[in-house]
Parts: sequence; structure tokens; C-alpha cells
Amino acid sequence: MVTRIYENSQFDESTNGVVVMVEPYSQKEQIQQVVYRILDANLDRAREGLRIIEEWCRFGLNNAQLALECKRLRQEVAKWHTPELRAARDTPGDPGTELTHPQEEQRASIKSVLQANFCRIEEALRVLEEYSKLYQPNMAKACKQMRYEVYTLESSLMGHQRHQLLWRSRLYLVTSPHESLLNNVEAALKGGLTLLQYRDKTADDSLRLEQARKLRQLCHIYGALFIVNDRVDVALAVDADGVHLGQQDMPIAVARQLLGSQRLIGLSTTNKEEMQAAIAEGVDYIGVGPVYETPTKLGKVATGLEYVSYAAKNCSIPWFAIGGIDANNINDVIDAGAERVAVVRSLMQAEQPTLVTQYLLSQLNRIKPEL
Ligand SMILES: Cc1ncc(COP(=O)(O)OP(=O)(O)O)c(N)n1
Ligand SMILES: Cc1ncsc1CCOP(=O)(O)O
Ligand SMILES: [Mg+2]
Repeated sequence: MVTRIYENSQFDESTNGVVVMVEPYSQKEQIQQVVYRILDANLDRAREGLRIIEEWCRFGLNNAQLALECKRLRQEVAKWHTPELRAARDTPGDPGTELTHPQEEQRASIKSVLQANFCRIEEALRVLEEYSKLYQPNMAKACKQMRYEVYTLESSLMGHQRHQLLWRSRLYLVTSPHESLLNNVEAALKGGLTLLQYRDKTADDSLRLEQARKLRQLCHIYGALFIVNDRVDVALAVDADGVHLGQQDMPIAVARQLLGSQRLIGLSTTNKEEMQAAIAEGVDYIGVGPVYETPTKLGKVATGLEYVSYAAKNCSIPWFAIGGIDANNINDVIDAGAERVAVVRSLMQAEQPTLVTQYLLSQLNRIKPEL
């Protein structure tokens, strides 16, 4: 027998208004109703997710092109939402309306909101693709196509977010091995750090991967960018935001091929020629230095403040003065034209990394409060 008697019943005068079942749904009809409900729910889910992403593109990024793409996809989804599918909706009878995951009740950053909603849209489109094969094969094809378009949108939007945050970042912490690595980094993040590089020249790969994963997670929570030094493979394995390479490391073109256009690539430079070559090769930012001699990079000749001044006048991409910079000399580096600096010891050896981060940022923000 059937479970949903009233769906297929009629008012019968001969029984004084008592509703009676005249003809049960056939099993085929019941399955059709279930498929319609699944399609209805997932069409809604996909549209809601797209609307959430669209609002950020429009109001958060002021990016008309990305907002328009969301709107186009939303309208494409809506086209398939026919009255027939809407009529199958049965919200009171849906046990799923009560189910939420604790993570859905709190999000750490805009990035997590966007990522959660991209997942939701992609999942919904995958469900639509599968179930609409039982309904209209054309719809299944359209949903598959839309899913790929959403992947492309995700990659452009996440890439855009990364670049925006890179341009806004003024202080860059490059780590050194430390017994309280995570605590130290977290303290700096609490002070407002938005860009972190994991650098460990001696750890074995299993430790490197473990630490990189934890640091990435931490950066994710604080909405900061996470870069891996030297190793493109580790950056990809932990889904980092990018990699930092030196002049002797993998060629930029190869790294770009492996990392794609949306992840960040930074390159160390010590002179004008290296700077111009780096820009021509399409890196996203450069390191400028070592400004001062430093035990962190023993044997590397200091470039001095002259190269900082040259970068200030000639560099068209974000650049970070690095090497021997601390709370005592940061104003000399700023006076030479630096708007962004990278440090190792100043933060990794600080007793109070939160306070030092705040101090360094306050000095950097003095020049141009809005980057
Ligand atoms: C921001 C930044 N600038 C420069 C470097 C140095 O990179 P590299 O020359 O490859 O030397 P190592 O860091 O690998 O010893 C950097 N890591 N970060
Ligand atoms: C990795 C690197 N590349 C150029 S200088 C430098 C080290 C900077 O370290 P510190 O801030 O401790 O002087
Ligand atoms: Mg290197």
C-alpha cells in the first residue's frame, strides 16, 4: 500500500465529507514524486548558494563581472525550476530541514563562507545532474555544464580574493623552526598578520607536511594567506595559497604550470635585473633584499637601502623588503620607500609576537593607511 494517501484522494459527498483514498499512487508515480522533490530542493540549494556568492562579488568586491556571472548561473538554474517540480515540495514532511552541522552555525571568515557555499552549489548541481537523468536528460546535461562553470567561477573568485589580500598585506612573517611554532604564528595572526610563509630548510618531508597542514589550517581560520617556501609539491599537497621561490629554485614558468594562474608565486630578488625579469615572468610579488646582513641568511651580501629606494620607484607589483628588519630600523626602511616588509627573527624570536606585529603594522600603516 501507499504511505501518502492524501496526495491522491478526493472529496466524496456520499461519505459526508470524509476524505477517502480512491486510487493509490502507483510505485512509479511515488518514485517520480520523490525525484521531483529532490530536484526541487537542490534547485533551491544551488540558487541560494549562488546568491550568497553573488552578494560578496557585488558588495564586497565591487566586481560587476563576477557578480554578473553569478546572476547568469542563477537564472540558468531557475529556468529548470518548473511549476511541476515546485508542486512536489513537502517542507513539513522533510526530515532534512532540522539537520544542521555545527560548522554551519559559525564561519571563521569570508573565505570559509565562500568555500562552504561553493561546495553546496557544486554538490547540489551534482545531485541535479544524477536525478534529472530520470526526469529530463537535457537538464542533466545542463547541470553538468553549470557545475563546470561554477568550478571556473570558484577558481577566479578565490584567485581574486588571494590577490586582493596580497596587495593589502604589509607585513609578511617568514617562519623559522621553533618549538612553539603554531602558538607563535597564532600570536602574530592575532596581532593582525595577513601573510605567512612556512620556511624550514632542514625538516624531513613528513614533518614539513604536517606543519604545513597545521599552519594552513590556522591561516584559514584567521583569513590569512599561506605560502610555502621552496616547495611547489608541498604547497599543492596542503592546498596553500602559493609558493615562494629563490633565484636557484624551479623556473617560474614551470611553477606556474604546476600551480595554475590562481595561486601566488613570489620570487627573491637582490638587484634591478632580477626585479625586471621577475615582473616579466609574471610573478605575483617579490622579496627585495637582504636589506641588512642577517644571521638568518648567512653569507648573503646585503643590498642596502638603495635597492629598496629603487624598488619604491620602479616596482609595479607588491614587493617586500626583507633581511635584518626589526622594530628599531623599520622606519629607516619605510623612509627609503618600503610599504611592505617581511621578517623572520623579529617575530619568531619575539617574547610577545602579538605586540610586535601590532607595532610593525602600526609603523607601516602610518604612511598610506589604505593600501
Ligand atoms: C619574502 C621572501 N623573500 C626572500 C626569501 C628568500 O628566498 P630564497 O632566496 O629562496 O632563500 P631561502 O628562503 O629559500 O633560504 C624568502 N624566503 N621570502
Ligand atoms: C629568507 C631571507 N631572504 C633574504 S633575507 C632573509 C632572512 C630574513 O630574516 P631576518 O628577518 O631574521 O633577518
Ligand atoms: Mg628558496
